[in-house]
Amino acid sequence: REINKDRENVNISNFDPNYIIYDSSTDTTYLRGRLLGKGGFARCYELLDLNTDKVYAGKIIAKSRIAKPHQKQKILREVELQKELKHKHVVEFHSYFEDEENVYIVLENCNRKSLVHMLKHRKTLTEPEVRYFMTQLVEGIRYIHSCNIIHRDLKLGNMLLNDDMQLKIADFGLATRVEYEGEKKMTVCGTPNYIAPEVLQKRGHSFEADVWAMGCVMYALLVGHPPFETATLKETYVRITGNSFSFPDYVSLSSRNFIKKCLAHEPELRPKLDEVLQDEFFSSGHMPSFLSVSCCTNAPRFPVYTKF
Ligand SMILES: CC[C@@H]1C(=O)N(C)c2cnc(-c3ccc[nH]3)nc2N1C1CCCC1
Repeated sequence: REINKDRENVNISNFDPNYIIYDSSTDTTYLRGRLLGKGGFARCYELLDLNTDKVYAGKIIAKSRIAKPHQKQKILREVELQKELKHKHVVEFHSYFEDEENVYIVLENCNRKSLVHMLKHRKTLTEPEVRYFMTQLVEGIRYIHSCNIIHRDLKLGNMLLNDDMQLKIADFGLATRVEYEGEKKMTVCGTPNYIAPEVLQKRGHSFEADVWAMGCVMYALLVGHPPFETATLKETYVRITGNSFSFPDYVSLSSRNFIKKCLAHEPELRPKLDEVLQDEFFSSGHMPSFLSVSCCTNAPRFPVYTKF
C-alpha cells in the first residue's frame, strides 16, 4: 500500500486491524486506534482513514445510549453547528455517519490533547504562554460568534492542541444559534463548567457568556485553578453570583485588569471581542510567535527584552 507522502508515515501498528469501521456514504474504511477518552455518551478513539492514511479523532456513540429522540436530536444539532464552522482555531468537522449499532462523528485529530493536560503537568503557565493561547482563543470565539453561534461551554478541556501547539476549540454539545439580533437565550440543556451569573440566574444570556468563560480560562491558566472554585458546587454558585474572586500576588496588573473586565457581573460591561486584542494585556508583554511541544511539560524561558 502506497504510504501517504504528504504526512509523516503513520505508525499503523497503533491501529487494531481487527476493528474495522466502514462509512458506506463515503466508501471510507477506518481502522480503530487507541481510546482517547470519554466525552458524554461517546467513547473517543483515534481513527485511521485507510484511503488517505490520515488520523482523525472519532466520537463513537452507541445507538442504544441515544434511544430517546431528544438525545439523538442533541447529537444532530451538535453536528449541524460543528459542520458549518471552518477556522484555524476551531476543531474541523470531517464526517458523520451511522451503522446498525453506532453513530460516528469524525473530527480533526489534536495530538497534544487539551489545556487540562498541559496545566496538570505545568501547574501554571507563564504570562507569554497565556498571551499566546488567549490570542488564539479570542480569534476562534470571534469567528464562532460571527457565525451567530454561542459555544456556552468554553473550558480548558475543550481547548485542544495539535502538534504545532495550535489551539482548537472543541465540543459544541452545549452550543446554540442566535436566531435574531438581541435574542436572549433562557436555558441551557446541560451544565456549563464556567457558567456565567446571567446563565445561573436564568436572566437571559447571549454571546457575553462566552466572554465570561474566557476570563475564567485565563485566570485558570495563570493561577492553576478556576476563579470561583470551592469545595462544593453550591458555594461556587454563591461566589459566582456574588462575583467574589481574588488574585495571588504574582499575577500582573494588566492580567488582573483584563480578567476583571471579562468577569464583570453585568454582561454588557464585559469587553466586546472585536476590542479585546487591543487590551493592554495583549500589547504589554512578550507574545511568542510559536510554542514548542516541550511547553506541555516544562516552562519555557523567553529571551528577556529590555525596553529602550
Ligand atoms: C474526539 C473528542 C474530542 C474532540 O472533540 N477532538 C476533536 C479531539 C481530537 N483529538 C483528540 C486527541 C487526544 C489525543 C490525541 N488526539 N481528542 C479529541 N477529543 C478528546 C477525546 C477524549 C476527550 C476529548
